[in-house]
Amino acid sequence: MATSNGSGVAQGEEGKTPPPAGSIGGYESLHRLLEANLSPDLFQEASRLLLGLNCARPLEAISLPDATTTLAETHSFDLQAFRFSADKEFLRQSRVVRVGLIQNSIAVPTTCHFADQKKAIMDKIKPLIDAAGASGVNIMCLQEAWTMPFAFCTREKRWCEFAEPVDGESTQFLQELAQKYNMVIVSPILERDINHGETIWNTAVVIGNNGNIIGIHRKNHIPRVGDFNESTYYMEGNTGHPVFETAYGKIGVNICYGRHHPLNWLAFGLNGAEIVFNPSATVGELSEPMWPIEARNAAIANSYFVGSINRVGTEVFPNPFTSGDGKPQHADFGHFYGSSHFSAPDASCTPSLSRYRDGLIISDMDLNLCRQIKDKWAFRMTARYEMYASLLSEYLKPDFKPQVIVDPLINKKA
Ligand SMILES: NC(=O)NCCC(=O)O
Repeated sequence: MATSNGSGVAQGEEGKTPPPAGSIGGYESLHRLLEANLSPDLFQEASRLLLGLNCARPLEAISLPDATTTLAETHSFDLQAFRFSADKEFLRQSRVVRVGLIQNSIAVPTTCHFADQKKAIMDKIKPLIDAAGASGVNIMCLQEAWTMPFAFCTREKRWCEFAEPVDGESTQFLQELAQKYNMVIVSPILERDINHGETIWNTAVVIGNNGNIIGIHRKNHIPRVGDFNESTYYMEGNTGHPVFETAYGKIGVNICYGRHHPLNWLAFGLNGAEIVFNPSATVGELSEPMWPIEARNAAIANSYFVGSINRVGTEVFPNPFTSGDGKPQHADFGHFYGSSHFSAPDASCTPSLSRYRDGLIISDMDLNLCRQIKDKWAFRMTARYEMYASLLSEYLKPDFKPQVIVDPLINKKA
């Protein structure tokens, strides 16, 4: 990997320093654990099975400018970069875009003044955005509710103070950077909708490469699982499944828990998305086995690229809370396991960023791959949407009866 500053070497072996919290026995990620412990041949085979092949080859790592690698070293964030290729076409030029995902922990304790918390996060991610800018990233996405700790576990309403209007402080901060780097930036925030009674939403603001606000998308599916008490704060979104046609491609944003809903992914695909971002905040115990599967499956099923982002670290809150599961009260959400990565329509995917450090993952992707895969697998043509449309419209009726055919001999003894 040409651009990784993670050594891949386990720390804390032989009773020395303990491994970093959130690491896998000292390793940044499963990929790096395998790389360090398998022979090169076996590692290649394991990678082929885990990451797939792109145009019949292992995914290529790419190198980034010195300005970017220096920022990663100075600010100690994980940095990885890859290239998804597509076949050459006779009648269309390649459509290569460079896309970046940023994952980060909060910057100061949750007991600090709210203004200081927000400012510290902005200061912390600025070098990561600068690193993306220095690498010529065209489209960049941040993590869910990036301006704040993920305080929705607490059910305390005071965290609503972090909500901002769409054109608020964080958007203005990013508009400048979008313009400076000629970059589209997707900014998932807690939104305060001033024109509608100051209601709160979980919203992604899409900022164009000229620094303009192209539009917003509000999270469609609100979790009711574990400590994810988000329904205490905001309602299901009312913006549908917009696809934003940007200077670099058509993008959609499926915010966090929406990734468990295949129809949510489908809807962005039906509206023509070529890249769908999944900015998230999720913890190991709850969802880690699902994480590498759901986004990758969505990329395959919908013939588009997916960029998955998850925050990192353990956020401890001032007052303990309970989860309604009989377990003792606690003051943290658990470990947000990072592991941001890209998935491609041809079933290939990148390795993941660190499980515990801030990080920037960059990938070049030839968007021609989306149509090439549609032509190859014909999922759109074979989808039988009319069959499902009719089932769904029946299902929504109060007198719906599931189509179950009962074995008339079900109770007959053998
Ligand atoms: N932020 C959020 O929706 N998290 C829910 C948990 C999950 O989907 O893994």
